[in-house]
Amino acid sequence: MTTTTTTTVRAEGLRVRLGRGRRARTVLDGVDLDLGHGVHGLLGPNGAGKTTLVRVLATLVDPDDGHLHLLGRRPGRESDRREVRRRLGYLPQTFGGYPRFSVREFVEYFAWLKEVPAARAPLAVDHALDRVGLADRADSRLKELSGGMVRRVGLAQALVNDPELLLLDEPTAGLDPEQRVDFRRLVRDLSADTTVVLSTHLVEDVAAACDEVTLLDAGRVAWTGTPTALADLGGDARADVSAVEHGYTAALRAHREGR
Ligand SMILES: Nc1ncnc2c1ncn2[C@@H]1O[C@H](COP(=O)(O)OP(=O)(O)OP(=O)(O)O)[C@@H](O)[C@H]1O
Repeated sequence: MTTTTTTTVRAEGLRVRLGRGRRARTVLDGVDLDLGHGVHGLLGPNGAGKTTLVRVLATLVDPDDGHLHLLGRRPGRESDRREVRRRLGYLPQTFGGYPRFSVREFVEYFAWLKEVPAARAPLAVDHALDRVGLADRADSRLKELSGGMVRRVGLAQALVNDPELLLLDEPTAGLDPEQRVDFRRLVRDLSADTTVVLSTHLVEDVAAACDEVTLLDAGRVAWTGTPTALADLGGDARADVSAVEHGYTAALRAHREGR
């Protein structure tokens, strides 16, 4: 049975340590989240913990401490985790190892992994390729595609099961400016009935595509609010790129001074 909740992601006190022995370090240090429909930007400097947090939400990293609910389920429980995986889509920062797959084969493979019923899979694959504008490249091999196209194939696999929770890790990296604009538009369209979590270090992504921002710094939530509120922190009421950039710097500084 599918549980309907307005909150798709609820996390309390998430703590993750990575590495072993003397190299072990706390990468997430008590993260709280409460995310519903819309596009949520995870913004932060290099090493802030964005990728690790997205991997926790994708059920690929188990938190060492804290509580996590995804889609009304607890992914720490094996039975819930399987259901959550069926209902989420994840675009990792990098993926490879499939150069000889055709675009269609790659997306079909993920449809199978996500247990899309076989009878529905061909249509689901066509629909996903259509959404990312790759219907006419379905038979191309991945190794024949440009970097931007490969990212769109990655998005197609993330969409093939019509996810209720869509996790995008640095999705605009490697895209040219026109593709970035198209990509953000697509993300906005998707967010009507999906919770999208978009990790990025580009404030332009946040200003253009996100309803809410969570700013991470050194494994902690430094600030949450709308892009406009972030721009306000920078002393400017417009949510344009430079205003959000100023707000970003101001929020990080305030967080670090308050620590
Ligand atoms: N397996 C690991 N063992 C030890 N430390 C790790 C491991 N994976 C990541 N880290 C460290 O955790 C911190 C957070 O990494 P993470 O990739 O989550 O950050 P990020 O915000 O996505 O960074 P970026 O913007 O550079 O991609 C970094 O300091 C990184 O070096």
